[in-house]
Amino acid sequence: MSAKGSPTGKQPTATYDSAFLRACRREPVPHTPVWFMRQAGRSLPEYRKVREGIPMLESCMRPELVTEITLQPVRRHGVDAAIYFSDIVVPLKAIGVDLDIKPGVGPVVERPIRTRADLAQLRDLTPEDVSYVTEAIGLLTAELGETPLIGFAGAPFTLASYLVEGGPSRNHEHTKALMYGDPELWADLLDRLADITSAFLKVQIEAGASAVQLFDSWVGALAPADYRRSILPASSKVFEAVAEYGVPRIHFGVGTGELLGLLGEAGADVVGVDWRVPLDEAARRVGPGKALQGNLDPAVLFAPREAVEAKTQEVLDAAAGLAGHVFNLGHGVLPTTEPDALTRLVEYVHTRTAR
Ligand SMILES: Cc1c2[nH]c(c1CCC(=O)O)Cc1[nH]c(c(CCC(=O)O)c1C)Cc1[nH]c(c(CCC(=O)O)c1C)Cc1[nH]c(c(C)c1CCC(=O)O)C2
Repeated sequence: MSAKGSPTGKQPTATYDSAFLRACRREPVPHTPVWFMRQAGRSLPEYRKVREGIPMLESCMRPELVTEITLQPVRRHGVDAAIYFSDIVVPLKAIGVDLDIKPGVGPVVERPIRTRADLAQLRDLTPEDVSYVTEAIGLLTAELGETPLIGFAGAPFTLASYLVEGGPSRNHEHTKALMYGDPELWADLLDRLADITSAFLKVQIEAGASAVQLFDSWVGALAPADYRRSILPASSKVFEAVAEYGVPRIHFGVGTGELLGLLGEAGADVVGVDWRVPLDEAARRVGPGKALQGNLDPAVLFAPREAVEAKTQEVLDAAAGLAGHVFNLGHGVLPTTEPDALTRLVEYVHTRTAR
């Protein structure tokens, strides 16, 4: 395997030495690197234009379109990393799960998974199922030059939540009913999702992704003891499965203040933090040896420029003592965010942290 944490292989040396990858490895950086979750998407007029009339899932399967959309925020904002344009449900769609992404709603699953028989909907993912991903990443890495590409996948719990609920959910009641009511079926479901997720991340790394992020967006709905018992084994399996490549592994969830230590323990190199816990406190909770990513509240970008700068400076001050900090929002860019506010934010962080 070529990319095993060495500056050679698929990854050009300049990419390996980029501020983003150096920060993930907790090495000294020329400036704090910045990227934004959901940096590609509805906040950008150029995104809305190229997506016109093309359903979300279809857009994820067109390599040229994926390449263009992924590059848009890199060109416009000068962020330090690109994130592959896709969605967490793409690998599920690719193995034949009957689902769609409804505009303004999110992923909707035709036949929710609630019994052992329903598990038959989930077969293993092969690289051929997602050949468009390999193709798109080939195009992308050629265009990106030294800017690293982040691959991603949904974590077993967050994927299970969509599959069991049948769509977005506030309380995750069916998901928790299954988790508490049939621990064996639950473990089998998460294990199967861990294998699908691992295979999907491997495809992206093999194609040239320089880092991966596992999105466990909704896992903050769980208490630590339940996380440890019912989620951690599956998420650990995913991190373990991609360990051999040596690319940084980022782990992120929303509302995970009480879970930060466990998110690291699951096997992440970088722990993503939402805006509810300051980064110095997050570092104490995560413990030594891990980089942190975050954590400006995405809603702050709707405030006047001076307020954005003051809140950004608070994040930078809290991160000042950390060996590895990747600046990001505490969750995804909100669709009505003013794009210029994001460009200014990148400039501010770069300027203020230039070493
Ligand atoms: C929970 C989750 C989903 N998808 C994703 C997550 C984890 C990240 C998070 O916590 O936000 C991951 C995701 N989805 C998308 C990306 C793009 C890459 C990037 O960050 O720039 C990423 C990283 C594109 C998308 N995924 C989706 C859109 C919007 C659809 C569109 O533009 O038409 C985009 C750009 C659809 C989607 N897909 C999902 C939701 C909640 C939605 C939004 C529904 C809506 O408000 O319309 C499920």
